[in-house]
Amino acid sequence: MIEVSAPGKLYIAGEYAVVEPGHPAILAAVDRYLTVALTASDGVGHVHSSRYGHGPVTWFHDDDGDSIVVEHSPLDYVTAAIALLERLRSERGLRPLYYDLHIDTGLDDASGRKFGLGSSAAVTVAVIDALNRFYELGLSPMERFRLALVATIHVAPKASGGDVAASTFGGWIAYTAPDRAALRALSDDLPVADLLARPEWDVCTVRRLPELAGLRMLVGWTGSPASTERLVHRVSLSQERQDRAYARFLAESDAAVEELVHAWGRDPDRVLALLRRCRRLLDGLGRLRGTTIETEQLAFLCDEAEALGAAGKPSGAGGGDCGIVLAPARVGDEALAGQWRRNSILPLDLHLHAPRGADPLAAVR
Ligand SMILES: Nc1ncnc2c1ncn2[C@@H]1O[C@H](COP(=O)(O)OP(=O)(O)O)[C@@H](O)[C@H]1O
Ligand SMILES: C[C@@](O)(CCOP(=O)(O)OP(=O)(O)O)CC(=O)O
Repeated sequence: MIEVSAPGKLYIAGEYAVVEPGHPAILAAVDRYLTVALTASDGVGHVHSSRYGHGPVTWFHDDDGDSIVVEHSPLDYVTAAIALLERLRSERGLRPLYYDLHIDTGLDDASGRKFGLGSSAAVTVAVIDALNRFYELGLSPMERFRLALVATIHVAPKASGGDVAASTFGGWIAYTAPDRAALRALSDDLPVADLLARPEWDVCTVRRLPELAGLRMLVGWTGSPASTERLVHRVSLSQERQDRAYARFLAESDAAVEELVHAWGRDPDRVLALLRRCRRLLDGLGRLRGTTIETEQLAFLCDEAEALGAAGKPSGAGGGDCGIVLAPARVGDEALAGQWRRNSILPLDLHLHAPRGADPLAAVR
Protein backbone atom coordinates (compact mmCIF):
# COMPACT_ATOMS: atom_id res chain seq x y z
CA MET A 1 0.00 0.00 0.00
CA ILE A 2 1.11 3.54 -0.75
CA GLU A 3 -0.09 6.26 1.62
CA VAL A 4 0.50 9.97 1.04
CA SER A 5 -0.92 13.11 2.56
CA ALA A 6 -1.16 16.70 1.40
CA PRO A 7 -1.67 19.75 3.63
CA GLY A 8 -4.39 22.37 3.43
CA LYS A 9 -3.66 26.04 2.80
CA LEU A 10 -4.56 29.57 3.78
CA TYR A 11 -4.15 32.70 1.71
CA ILE A 12 -2.21 35.42 3.53
CA ALA A 13 -2.29 38.20 0.89
CA GLY A 14 -2.73 38.82 -2.82
CA GLU A 15 -5.94 36.84 -3.42
CA TYR A 16 -7.91 37.83 -6.54
CA ALA A 17 -4.85 39.61 -8.00
CA VAL A 18 -3.15 36.20 -8.16
CA VAL A 19 -5.76 35.00 -10.63
CA GLU A 20 -4.02 37.23 -13.22
CA PRO A 21 -0.87 35.53 -14.55
CA GLY A 22 2.29 36.92 -12.97
CA HIS A 23 0.65 38.75 -10.03
CA PRO A 24 1.89 37.58 -6.61
CA ALA A 25 0.16 36.15 -3.56
CA ILE A 26 1.47 34.77 -0.27
CA LEU A 27 0.11 31.51 1.12
CA ALA A 28 0.73 29.19 4.04
CA ALA A 29 0.40 25.42 4.09
CA VAL A 30 -1.32 24.41 7.33
CA ASP A 31 -1.15 21.30 9.50
CA ARG A 32 -4.44 19.72 8.50
CA TYR A 33 -4.15 16.99 5.91
CA LEU A 34 -5.96 14.99 3.29
CA THR A 35 -4.70 11.42 2.93
CA VAL A 36 -4.79 9.11 -0.07
CA ALA A 37 -4.11 5.37 0.35
CA LEU A 38 -3.46 3.42 -2.86
CA THR A 39 -3.71 -0.35 -3.16
CA ALA A 40 -3.16 -2.35 -6.34
CA SER A 41 -6.35 -3.89 -7.72
CA ASP A 42 -7.47 -6.02 -10.61
CA GLY A 43 -9.76 -5.38 -13.57
CA VAL A 44 -11.31 -2.14 -12.33
CA GLY A 45 -10.30 0.84 -10.17
CA HIS A 46 -12.32 2.38 -7.34
CA VAL A 47 -12.11 5.68 -5.56
CA HIS A 48 -13.58 5.66 -2.06
CA SER A 49 -14.32 8.95 -0.38
CA SER A 50 -16.98 10.30 1.93
CA ARG A 51 -17.36 13.03 -0.70
CA TYR A 52 -18.88 10.54 -3.15
CA GLY A 53 -22.00 9.70 -1.16
CA HIS A 54 -22.91 6.01 -1.15
CA GLY A 55 -20.77 4.28 -3.76
CA PRO A 56 -17.19 4.75 -4.97
CA VAL A 57 -16.36 6.33 -8.30
CA THR A 58 -15.53 3.49 -10.72
CA TRP A 59 -13.01 3.83 -13.54
CA PHE A 60 -11.30 1.55 -16.07
CA HIS A 61 -8.78 1.78 -18.91
CA ASP A 62 -10.14 2.05 -22.45
CA ASP A 63 -9.19 -0.63 -24.99
CA ASP A 64 -5.98 1.15 -26.04
CA GLY A 65 -4.83 1.73 -22.49
CA ASP A 66 -4.12 5.41 -23.19
CA SER A 67 -7.10 6.98 -21.42
CA ILE A 68 -9.54 6.09 -18.67
CA VAL A 69 -13.32 5.77 -18.67
CA VAL A 70 -15.13 7.03 -15.58
CA GLU A 71 -18.54 5.62 -14.69
CA HIS A 72 -21.23 7.97 -13.36
CA SER A 73 -18.75 10.62 -12.30
CA PRO A 74 -19.35 14.31 -11.95
CA LEU A 75 -16.46 16.36 -13.34
CA ASP A 76 -14.01 15.79 -10.59
CA TYR A 77 -10.49 16.62 -9.39
CA VAL A 78 -9.60 13.03 -8.54
CA THR A 79 -10.47 11.58 -11.93
CA ALA A 80 -8.87 14.57 -13.70
CA ALA A 81 -5.63 13.80 -11.82
CA ILE A 82 -5.84 10.05 -12.58
CA ALA A 83 -6.57 10.72 -16.26
CA LEU A 84 -3.61 13.10 -16.62
CA LEU A 85 -1.13 10.80 -14.88
CA GLU A 86 -2.37 7.83 -16.91
CA ARG A 87 -1.68 9.84 -20.08
CA LEU A 88 1.85 10.48 -18.89
CA ARG A 89 2.25 6.81 -17.97
CA SER A 90 1.09 5.78 -21.44
CA GLU A 91 3.48 8.28 -23.12
CA ARG A 92 6.33 6.66 -21.25
CA GLY A 93 5.33 3.25 -22.57
CA LEU A 94 4.52 1.83 -19.12
CA ARG A 95 1.90 -0.89 -18.77
CA PRO A 96 -1.52 0.26 -17.44
CA LEU A 97 -2.31 -1.08 -13.97
CA TYR A 98 -5.33 -0.94 -11.72
CA TYR A 99 -5.51 0.48 -8.22
CA ASP A 100 -8.04 1.61 -5.64
CA LEU A 101 -7.78 4.93 -3.86
CA HIS A 102 -9.15 5.57 -0.38
CA ILE A 103 -9.41 9.26 0.41
CA ASP A 104 -9.65 10.49 3.95
CA THR A 105 -9.92 14.19 4.62
CA GLY A 106 -8.92 16.01 7.77
CA LEU A 107 -9.57 19.39 6.20
CA ASP A 108 -13.19 19.61 7.22
CA ASP A 109 -14.21 18.98 10.82
CA ALA A 110 -15.82 15.78 12.08
CA SER A 111 -19.33 17.21 11.80
CA GLY A 112 -18.68 18.06 8.14
CA ARG A 113 -18.15 21.81 8.54
CA LYS A 114 -16.03 23.06 5.61
CA PHE A 115 -13.31 25.46 6.69
CA GLY A 116 -12.21 26.39 3.17
CA LEU A 117 -8.67 25.03 3.60
CA GLY A 118 -8.24 24.04 -0.03
CA SER A 119 -9.57 20.48 -0.21
CA SER A 120 -9.68 20.41 -4.02
CA ALA A 121 -5.98 21.29 -4.23
CA ALA A 122 -4.98 18.85 -1.49
CA VAL A 123 -6.86 15.95 -3.08
CA THR A 124 -5.35 16.68 -6.51
CA VAL A 125 -1.81 17.01 -5.13
CA ALA A 126 -2.15 13.82 -3.06
CA VAL A 127 -3.50 11.72 -5.96
CA ILE A 128 -0.65 12.88 -8.24
CA ASP A 129 1.87 12.07 -5.49
CA ALA A 130 0.40 8.59 -4.94
CA LEU A 131 0.41 7.72 -8.67
CA ASN A 132 3.94 9.08 -9.11
CA ARG A 133 5.06 6.57 -6.47
CA PHE A 134 2.91 3.71 -7.76
CA TYR A 135 4.21 3.92 -11.34
CA GLU A 136 7.68 5.00 -10.14
CA LEU A 137 7.65 7.99 -12.49
CA GLY A 138 10.33 9.90 -10.57
CA LEU A 139 8.58 13.25 -10.95
CA SER A 140 10.14 16.27 -9.24
CA PRO A 141 8.04 18.41 -6.87
CA MET A 142 7.80 21.12 -9.57
CA GLU A 143 6.57 18.56 -12.11
CA ARG A 144 4.02 17.25 -9.63
CA PHE A 145 2.85 20.81 -8.94
CA ARG A 146 2.45 21.51 -12.67
CA LEU A 147 0.54 18.27 -13.22
CA ALA A 148 -1.76 19.03 -10.28
CA LEU A 149 -2.43 22.49 -11.66
CA VAL A 150 -3.19 21.16 -15.16
CA ALA A 151 -5.61 18.63 -13.64
CA THR A 152 -7.18 21.42 -11.57
CA ILE A 153 -7.81 23.69 -14.53
CA HIS A 154 -9.62 20.87 -16.31
CA VAL A 155 -12.21 21.19 -13.56
CA ALA A 156 -11.87 24.85 -12.52
CA PRO A 157 -10.34 26.80 -15.44
CA LYS A 158 -10.05 30.08 -13.53
CA ALA A 159 -8.38 28.73 -10.39
CA SER A 160 -5.01 30.41 -9.81
CA GLY A 161 -3.31 27.30 -8.40
CA GLY A 162 -1.95 29.11 -5.34
CA ASP A 163 -3.59 26.42 -3.21
CA VAL A 164 -1.98 23.70 -5.35
CA ALA A 165 1.46 25.28 -4.87
CA ALA A 166 0.99 25.64 -1.09
CA SER A 167 -0.16 22.03 -0.79
CA THR A 168 2.75 20.74 -2.90
CA PHE A 169 5.60 22.75 -1.40
CA GLY A 170 4.46 23.38 2.20
CA GLY A 171 5.62 26.26 4.41
CA TRP A 172 5.19 29.93 3.49
CA ILE A 173 5.36 30.64 -0.23
CA ALA A 174 5.04 33.55 -2.65
CA TYR A 175 3.26 32.44 -5.82
CA THR A 176 2.44 33.78 -9.28
CA ALA A 177 0.22 31.85 -11.69
CA PRO A 178 0.83 30.89 -15.33
CA ASP A 179 -1.60 31.65 -18.16
CA ARG A 180 -4.05 28.80 -17.44
CA ALA A 181 -6.29 29.54 -20.41
CA ALA A 182 -3.34 29.04 -22.77
CA LEU A 183 -2.21 25.85 -21.01
CA ARG A 184 -5.72 24.46 -21.03
CA ALA A 185 -6.10 25.15 -24.73
CA LEU A 186 -2.88 23.21 -25.37
CA SER A 187 -3.45 20.44 -22.90
CA ASP A 188 -5.48 17.98 -24.98
CA ASP A 189 -3.24 18.15 -28.03
CA LEU A 190 0.27 18.12 -26.61
CA PRO A 191 2.00 15.19 -24.95
CA VAL A 192 1.86 15.77 -21.19
CA ALA A 193 5.65 15.89 -20.96
CA ASP A 194 5.74 18.72 -23.55
CA LEU A 195 2.95 20.60 -21.78
CA LEU A 196 5.01 20.68 -18.59
CA ALA A 197 7.91 22.33 -20.41
CA ARG A 198 5.95 25.05 -22.25
CA PRO A 199 7.03 28.72 -22.06
CA GLU A 200 3.58 29.53 -20.62
CA TRP A 201 5.02 28.37 -17.28
CA ASP A 202 7.70 31.05 -17.30
CA VAL A 203 5.56 33.61 -15.45
CA CYS A 204 4.62 30.97 -12.88
CA THR A 205 6.93 31.29 -9.87
CA VAL A 206 7.03 29.70 -6.45
CA ARG A 207 9.41 31.28 -3.97
CA ARG A 208 10.21 30.15 -0.45
CA LEU A 209 9.59 32.66 2.32
CA PRO A 210 11.61 32.39 5.53
CA GLU A 211 10.16 31.92 9.01
CA LEU A 212 7.79 34.69 9.99
CA ALA A 213 9.90 36.90 12.28
CA GLY A 214 8.40 38.11 15.57
CA LEU A 215 4.76 37.32 14.73
CA ARG A 216 2.43 34.35 14.94
CA MET A 217 -0.59 33.46 12.84
CA LEU A 218 -4.07 33.02 14.32
CA VAL A 219 -7.04 31.78 12.34
CA GLY A 220 -10.74 32.41 12.94
CA TRP A 221 -13.53 30.67 11.02
CA THR A 222 -16.65 32.75 10.45
CA GLY A 223 -18.87 30.11 8.87
CA SER A 224 -19.31 28.84 5.34
CA PRO A 225 -19.63 31.58 2.73
CA ALA A 226 -23.12 32.90 2.22
CA SER A 227 -24.50 32.36 -1.28
CA THR A 228 -22.66 34.54 -3.77
CA GLU A 229 -25.90 36.03 -4.99
CA ARG A 230 -26.73 37.48 -1.61
CA LEU A 231 -23.33 39.14 -1.48
CA VAL A 232 -23.49 40.72 -4.91
CA HIS A 233 -24.54 44.34 -5.19
CA ARG A 234 -25.11 46.63 -8.11
CA VAL A 235 -22.06 48.61 -9.29
CA SER A 236 -22.81 52.01 -10.75
CA LEU A 237 -19.36 52.85 -12.21
CA SER A 238 -18.91 52.87 -15.99
CA GLN A 239 -16.97 49.94 -17.45
CA GLU A 240 -14.06 52.22 -18.26
CA ARG A 241 -13.80 53.51 -14.70
CA GLN A 242 -14.08 49.94 -13.38
CA ASP A 243 -11.25 48.83 -15.65
CA ARG A 244 -9.06 51.69 -14.50
CA ALA A 245 -9.81 51.02 -10.84
CA TYR A 246 -9.09 47.30 -11.36
CA ALA A 247 -5.72 48.08 -12.97
CA ARG A 248 -4.94 50.29 -9.95
CA PHE A 249 -5.96 47.46 -7.59
CA LEU A 250 -3.57 45.08 -9.36
CA ALA A 251 -0.67 47.54 -9.23
CA GLU A 252 -1.24 48.33 -5.55
CA SER A 253 -1.67 44.68 -4.63
CA ASP A 254 1.57 43.77 -6.44
CA ALA A 255 3.48 46.50 -4.63
CA ALA A 256 2.08 45.58 -1.20
CA VAL A 257 2.63 41.82 -1.63
CA GLU A 258 6.20 42.23 -2.93
CA GLU A 259 7.01 44.50 0.02
CA LEU A 260 5.44 41.94 2.31
CA VAL A 261 7.60 39.20 0.80
CA HIS A 262 10.70 41.19 1.59
CA ALA A 263 9.63 42.27 5.10
CA TRP A 264 8.50 38.72 6.02
CA GLY A 265 11.53 37.35 7.87
CA ARG A 266 12.89 40.78 8.87
CA ASP A 267 10.51 43.48 10.00
CA PRO A 268 7.38 42.54 12.00
CA ASP A 269 6.01 46.10 12.22
CA ARG A 270 6.27 46.52 8.47
CA VAL A 271 4.56 43.15 7.94
CA LEU A 272 1.66 44.29 10.13
CA ALA A 273 1.33 47.62 8.29
CA LEU A 274 1.35 45.84 4.92
CA LEU A 275 -1.20 43.24 5.97
CA ARG A 276 -3.52 46.07 7.03
CA ARG A 277 -2.99 47.63 3.63
CA CYS A 278 -3.82 44.36 1.88
CA ARG A 279 -7.03 44.14 3.91
CA ARG A 280 -8.11 47.55 2.62
CA LEU A 281 -7.17 46.79 -0.98
CA LEU A 282 -9.29 43.65 -0.88
CA ASP A 283 -12.21 45.51 0.64
CA GLY A 284 -11.89 48.12 -2.12
CA LEU A 285 -11.95 45.39 -4.76
CA GLY A 286 -15.14 44.01 -3.22
CA ARG A 287 -16.78 47.42 -3.45
CA LEU A 288 -15.60 47.83 -7.03
CA ARG A 289 -17.00 44.44 -8.02
CA GLY A 290 -20.16 44.88 -5.96
CA THR A 291 -19.44 41.83 -3.80
CA THR A 292 -18.97 41.53 -0.06
CA ILE A 293 -15.53 40.06 0.56
CA GLU A 294 -15.28 41.39 4.11
CA THR A 295 -18.48 40.30 5.85
CA GLU A 296 -19.48 41.82 9.21
CA GLN A 297 -17.81 39.01 11.12
CA LEU A 298 -14.61 39.26 9.09
CA ALA A 299 -14.62 43.05 9.59
CA PHE A 300 -15.00 42.46 13.34
CA LEU A 301 -12.08 40.01 13.35
CA CYS A 302 -9.88 42.51 11.50
CA ASP A 303 -10.96 45.53 13.57
CA GLU A 304 -10.33 43.73 16.87
CA ALA A 305 -6.88 42.69 15.67
CA GLU A 306 -6.01 46.23 14.65
CA ALA A 307 -7.34 47.69 17.92
CA LEU A 308 -4.95 45.41 19.85
CA GLY A 309 -1.91 46.26 17.70
CA ALA A 310 -2.09 43.17 15.48
CA ALA A 311 -3.34 42.95 11.87
CA GLY A 312 -6.18 40.91 10.40
CA LYS A 313 -7.49 40.08 6.96
CA PRO A 314 -10.04 37.87 5.23
CA SER A 315 -8.23 34.85 3.79
CA GLY A 316 -9.09 33.65 0.28
CA ALA A 317 -12.23 34.58 -1.59
CA GLY A 318 -13.93 35.99 1.54
CA GLY A 319 -17.66 36.35 2.02
CA GLY A 320 -17.19 34.03 5.02
CA ASP A 321 -14.70 31.23 5.70
CA CYS A 322 -11.48 32.14 7.50
CA GLY A 323 -9.88 35.36 8.61
CA ILE A 324 -6.22 35.40 9.56
CA VAL A 325 -4.47 37.52 12.16
CA LEU A 326 -0.75 38.13 12.48
CA ALA A 327 0.00 39.06 16.07
CA PRO A 328 3.14 40.16 17.93
CA ALA A 329 3.98 38.44 21.24
CA ARG A 330 2.47 41.31 23.28
CA VAL A 331 -1.03 40.41 22.01
CA GLY A 332 -2.24 37.31 23.89
CA ASP A 333 -4.27 34.57 22.16
CA GLU A 334 -7.09 34.86 24.69
CA ALA A 335 -7.56 38.59 24.14
CA LEU A 336 -8.55 37.84 20.55
CA ALA A 337 -10.16 34.43 20.89
CA GLY A 338 -12.44 35.61 23.72
CA GLN A 339 -13.79 38.42 21.52
CA TRP A 340 -14.16 36.03 18.58
CA ARG A 341 -16.25 33.53 20.50
CA ARG A 342 -18.68 36.25 21.57
CA ASN A 343 -19.23 36.92 17.86
CA SER A 344 -19.57 33.29 16.79
CA ILE A 345 -16.10 33.19 15.24
CA LEU A 346 -14.45 29.83 15.86
CA PRO A 347 -10.70 29.93 16.61
CA LEU A 348 -9.03 27.15 14.58
CA ASP A 349 -6.00 25.43 16.05
CA LEU A 350 -3.88 25.65 12.90
CA HIS A 351 -0.15 26.04 12.47
CA LEU A 352 2.26 26.19 9.59
CA HIS A 353 2.99 22.87 7.88
CA ALA A 354 6.76 23.18 7.45
CA PRO A 355 8.25 21.76 4.23
CA ARG A 356 9.87 18.36 4.59
CA GLY A 357 13.27 17.29 3.32
CA ALA A 358 15.42 19.20 0.84
CA ASP A 359 13.65 22.34 -0.35
CA PRO A 360 13.38 22.57 -4.16
CA LEU A 361 12.31 26.23 -4.05
CA ALA A 362 14.38 29.34 -4.54
CA ALA A 363 14.49 31.33 -1.31
CA VAL A 364 13.59 35.03 -1.20
CA ARG A 365 16.68 37.05 -0.44
N1 LIG B 1 -12.29 14.11 0.51
C1 LIG B 1 -12.44 14.32 -0.79
N2 LIG B 1 -12.58 13.28 -1.65
C2 LIG B 1 -12.74 13.49 -2.98
N3 LIG B 1 -12.78 14.70 -3.53
C3 LIG B 1 -12.66 15.78 -2.73
C4 LIG B 1 -12.48 15.65 -1.33
N4 LIG B 1 -12.40 16.87 -0.78
C5 LIG B 1 -12.54 17.74 -1.82
N5 LIG B 1 -12.69 17.10 -2.98
C6 LIG B 1 -12.91 17.70 -4.30
O1 LIG B 1 -12.74 19.10 -4.17
C7 LIG B 1 -13.98 19.77 -4.41
C8 LIG B 1 -14.12 20.94 -3.41
O2 LIG B 1 -13.48 22.02 -3.94
P1 LIG B 1 -13.88 23.51 -3.52
O3 LIG B 1 -15.37 23.62 -3.43
O4 LIG B 1 -13.10 24.42 -4.37
O5 LIG B 1 -13.38 23.54 -2.00
P2 LIG B 1 -11.98 23.97 -1.43
O6 LIG B 1 -12.09 25.44 -1.17
O7 LIG B 1 -11.88 23.19 -0.13
O8 LIG B 1 -10.94 23.61 -2.41
C9 LIG B 1 -15.04 18.72 -4.25
O9 LIG B 1 -16.20 18.99 -5.02
C10 LIG B 1 -14.34 17.45 -4.73
O10 LIG B 1 -14.36 17.39 -6.15
C1 LIG C 1 -10.03 34.57 -5.02
C2 LIG C 1 -8.86 33.61 -5.17
O1 LIG C 1 -7.68 34.37 -5.42
C3 LIG C 1 -8.61 32.85 -3.89
C4 LIG C 1 -9.72 31.92 -3.50
O2 LIG C 1 -9.33 31.32 -2.33
P1 LIG C 1 -10.21 30.33 -1.49
O3 LIG C 1 -9.34 29.79 -0.44
O4 LIG C 1 -11.42 31.03 -0.98
O5 LIG C 1 -10.51 29.23 -2.54
P2 LIG C 1 -11.70 28.25 -2.87
O6 LIG C 1 -12.37 27.98 -1.55
O7 LIG C 1 -11.00 27.05 -3.43
O8 LIG C 1 -12.57 28.97 -3.84
C5 LIG C 1 -9.12 32.66 -6.34
C6 LIG C 1 -7.91 31.84 -6.76
O9 LIG C 1 -6.77 32.18 -6.43
O10 LIG C 1 -8.12 30.86 -7.50
